[in-house]
Amino acid sequence: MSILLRLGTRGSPLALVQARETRALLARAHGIAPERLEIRVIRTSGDMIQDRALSEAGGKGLFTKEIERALIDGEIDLAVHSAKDMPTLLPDGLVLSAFLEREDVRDALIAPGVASIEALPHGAVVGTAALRRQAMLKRLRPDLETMLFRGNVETRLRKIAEGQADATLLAVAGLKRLGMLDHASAILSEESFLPALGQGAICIETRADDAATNRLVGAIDHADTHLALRMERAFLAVLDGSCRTPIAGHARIEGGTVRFRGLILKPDGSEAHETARSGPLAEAEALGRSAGEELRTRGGPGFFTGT
Ligand SMILES: NCc1[nH]cc(CCC(=O)O)c1CC(=O)O
Repeated sequence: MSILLRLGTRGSPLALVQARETRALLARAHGIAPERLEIRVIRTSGDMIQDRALSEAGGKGLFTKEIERALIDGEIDLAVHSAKDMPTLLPDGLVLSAFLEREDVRDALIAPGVASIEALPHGAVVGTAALRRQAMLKRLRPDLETMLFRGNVETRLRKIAEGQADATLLAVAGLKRLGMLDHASAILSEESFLPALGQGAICIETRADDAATNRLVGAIDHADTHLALRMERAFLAVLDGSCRTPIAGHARIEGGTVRFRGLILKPDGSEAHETARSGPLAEAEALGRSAGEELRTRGGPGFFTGT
């Protein structure tokens, strides 16, 4: 049976689940055998860095660069990514052509027997690699210590089981997809712990001029998720000058209205600025940008230099 499309993905267990989900949706939408959709694993520089925070090693593009290279070179027809890991600027000629229906956007606390951030013992050590999580934890609990926690979801869960830290935070979406949500000791409300832009969403990247692939992929696009992600990415693009800035935000569609909250913080949680927007769907991207501009102004020049 001939291969119809080649799907590129990272090789982590979560990335593979996401690639298989994309393959299943495409096969069903077009009534084709899943074997005609080939999954190709591509190793990225992000997968090889274990000892430094990603923000220090070069930021988000680390998980996407090699996959985008394969897409540009025609070795694959589409790339499946976690939207959260996607830089706001894509290489020339590539587009995010579809977003799958979003999973839960919230973060989970993994701390055996502890049901909330408030209930963590004084001075507890929380392992995380995300600046946003570190800053939000410090904001809520300045007494907490944070330590760098790298590796995939399984690795981080193992580190907690071994007692390398008292707690960690992981996206509910990833835990659910891996069938590991039972490791969560609490699910943090969106109100108290605003998620990362793009969290819980899978996006599909293709070549802009590949009309055949774009038509096939268009069939599995989820309109509400797509619009919410366009808004979140417009917000992020305004603020993204430094990937050392903790940024959080979430857009949701309710009927004909889009509602957005966005937040920037200093890495130590000592300062935070939050804003909200709501309006008609047609204005989603413009509202996202205006929210970003407001926070950029309120943060002021010193905010984004890492001081
Ligand atoms: N940065 C790694 C990453 N990228 C996407 C997810 C989870 C799945 C998602 O948010 O869609 C994770 C792990 C985590 O933050 O728990």
